[in-house]
Amino acid sequence: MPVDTPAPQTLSLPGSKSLTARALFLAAAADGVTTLVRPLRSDDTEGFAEGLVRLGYRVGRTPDVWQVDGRPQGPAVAEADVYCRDGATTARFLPTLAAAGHGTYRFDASPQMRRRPLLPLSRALRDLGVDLRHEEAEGHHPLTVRAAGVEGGEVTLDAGQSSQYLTALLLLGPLTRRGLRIRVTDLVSVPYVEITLAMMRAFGVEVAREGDVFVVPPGGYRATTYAIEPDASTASYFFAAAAVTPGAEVTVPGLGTGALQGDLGFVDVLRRMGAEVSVGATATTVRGTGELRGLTVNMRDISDTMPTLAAIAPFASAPVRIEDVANTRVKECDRLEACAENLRRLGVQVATGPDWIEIHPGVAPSADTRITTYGDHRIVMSFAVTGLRVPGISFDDPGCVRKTFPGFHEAFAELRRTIGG
Ligand SMILES: O=C(O)C1=C[C@@H](OP(=O)(O)O)[C@@H](O)[C@H](O)C1
Ligand SMILES: C=C(OP(=O)(O)O)C(=O)O
Repeated sequence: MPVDTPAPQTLSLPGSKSLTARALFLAAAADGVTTLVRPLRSDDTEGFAEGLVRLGYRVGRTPDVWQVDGRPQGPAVAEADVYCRDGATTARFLPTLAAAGHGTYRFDASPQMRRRPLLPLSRALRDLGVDLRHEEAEGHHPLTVRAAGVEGGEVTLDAGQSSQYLTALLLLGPLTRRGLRIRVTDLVSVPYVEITLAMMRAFGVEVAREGDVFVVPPGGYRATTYAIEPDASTASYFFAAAAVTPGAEVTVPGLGTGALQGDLGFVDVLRRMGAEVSVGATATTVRGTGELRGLTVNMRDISDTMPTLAAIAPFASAPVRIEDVANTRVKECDRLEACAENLRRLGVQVATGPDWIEIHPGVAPSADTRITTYGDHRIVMSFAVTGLRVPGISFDDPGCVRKTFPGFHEAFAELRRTIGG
């Protein structure tokens, strides 16, 4: 424990990317005007909103409140060219929304997003009668949807690579004429599907479960006013910062026991490692105790926080093994290899397998270490936490945090000033 215990910090963090993307889809599809309170303003969500505008939706944006005029009949234009930037939610949800309308809609994305897959979703949409064509590589952007509405019925989906395929189909269900029965053969990131179901409920739609089948009724969505929670994946960097700093205490209001986001479960990992954690009704607090134990943890449900854990793992007293995270290889970059490569640069002993990473205690950094980010916001934000304990860390592309948190570096520097490091 340092002589001067740092003052407890209460942080106001930006809104959830996942909730903002879903809220924009639901608002666009609903009957009436929806008001979103405290949406995330970042490259992903601005890109989603711009995409809606290209499809002819009216989206009014002030800093804290966005309003969307819903169009249950689909896009207001017969043709559109939409650029989805780096956002997988944008690139997978918007073509699905467009499929329910009438017109010809082309979707492209950044080189990073072009590399990421969506074939299982494309196949499911085609099975439902949607004319969807990939222009270059099968299962990748760019793609064109020639939309003529969706009749609905039963479809089978493998969501073992990304739950976003299932979320897209669930969101589409109420816009089809007969509703959807989605039979799911495999599924990762289950808590994101729970977010989808809870938010559909807030917009007036109840999805039923019959074993592996999700039953989505037709009938459309009802507009509402929806407040977006702070982003729990973003919070993981600040909680991890507290966990690696003896005596530091970080509280994030707006993320409590009723939070929708599974990534808040990252604090349970920190608790198992030795941090003091309290999840209250309306806020979560993590306090660094000076103890950080190693562990083996399955992160299939919360894989966006895998890099956060990997980046603090060398400070644990025993190895940290993270399992069941194969799909982190098809995110903004191959996150298992990016984490391993950057940890090795810091002198850490690391091994990886198809779906796991094992990190040994101890760092042996040279004077300065430049982290290779691969344009991945989470690599930057995670290794910024490592930087609390290892001097001289810099990034080849620090600005890529704009994807989910443009103000990250300022917010993290402020925390660093107050907790030390
Ligand atoms: O639905 C969502 O909002 C998300 C689902 C997760 O993706 P996968 O289902 O591909 O793991 C997560 O990694 C991503 O950041 C956001
Ligand atoms: C994987 C991520 O984003 P997405 O899949 O929404 O692009 C992420 O934010 O870590």
